[in-house]
Amino acid sequence: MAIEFTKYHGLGNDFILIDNRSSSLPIVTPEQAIKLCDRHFGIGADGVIFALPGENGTDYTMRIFNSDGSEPEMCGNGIRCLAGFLAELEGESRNQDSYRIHTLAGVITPQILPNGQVKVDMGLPRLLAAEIPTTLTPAPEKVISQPLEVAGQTWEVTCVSMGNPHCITFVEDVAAIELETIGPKFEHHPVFPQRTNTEFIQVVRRDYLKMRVWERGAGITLACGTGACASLVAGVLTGKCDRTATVELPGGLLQIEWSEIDQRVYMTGPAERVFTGKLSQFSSSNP
Ligand SMILES: N[C@@H](CCC[C@H](N)C(=O)O)C(=O)O
Repeated sequence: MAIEFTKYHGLGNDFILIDNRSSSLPIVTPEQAIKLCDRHFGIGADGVIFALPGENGTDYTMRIFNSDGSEPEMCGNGIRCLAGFLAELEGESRNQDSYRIHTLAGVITPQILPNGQVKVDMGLPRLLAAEIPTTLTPAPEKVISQPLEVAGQTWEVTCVSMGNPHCITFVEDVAAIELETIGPKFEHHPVFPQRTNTEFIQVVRRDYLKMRVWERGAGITLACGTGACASLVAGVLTGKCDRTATVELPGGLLQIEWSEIDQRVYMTGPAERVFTGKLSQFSSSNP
């Protein structure tokens, strides 16, 4: 059986998108996803995203496998790409510019703007230790500016869940961080029972942050949407930034707002289609 795919990226955070609307189970296994994401022996991507039928009254369901085959609850750049992919799949019959998407992090709503950018209602940030989850602070406390020993150094970290876990550290200079060495040590630190995404943030101005990220299950990526949202929330909680800011990532810029009105986080950024292809002689997990 041949499986068609479309490659998209959001600021260089790249994904293989698969039309999975005729089945409620992903047609690719986590093991197959690892192979497809391989940049030398596969297509190359940070993850594989499936467009599945909606659940609980939503328009569609998104599931995603990281490049290591693990399944995260949410992906910010990925859901913008999914919105572009769904618009493409619906073609002439498309009668809406926003979609209610069921994810493991709840219902998330991306909206395609007239300029082609996608604005996403990312929902409410979760701040309690048990919601991250982390054992760093006893539940039900929030984890704000807490010391954490990693690689023989004490880091001051703030933890935020956007459905998936994020551990944020504010630093003087993001370029000086040895991400490849320190990233995995944060990801696998015993205080994070479900591992963690790790963001290093340099506050350039109260409305402009520079970010580098080590993603759980994917390593260094050029951008992380949930990470940018979590970092802005961490910046507000620690008094370092405004509720609306531009986040500069190696792959480009995201606009993030933590609304004072509804307390939800909004993310705006691009979703770019790269190419389509066909996986021939591919044995589907769910024929
Ligand atoms: N790149 C994503 C996040 C993808 C999931 C992450 N690796 C995890 O395991 O939580 C984004 O843009 O949010």
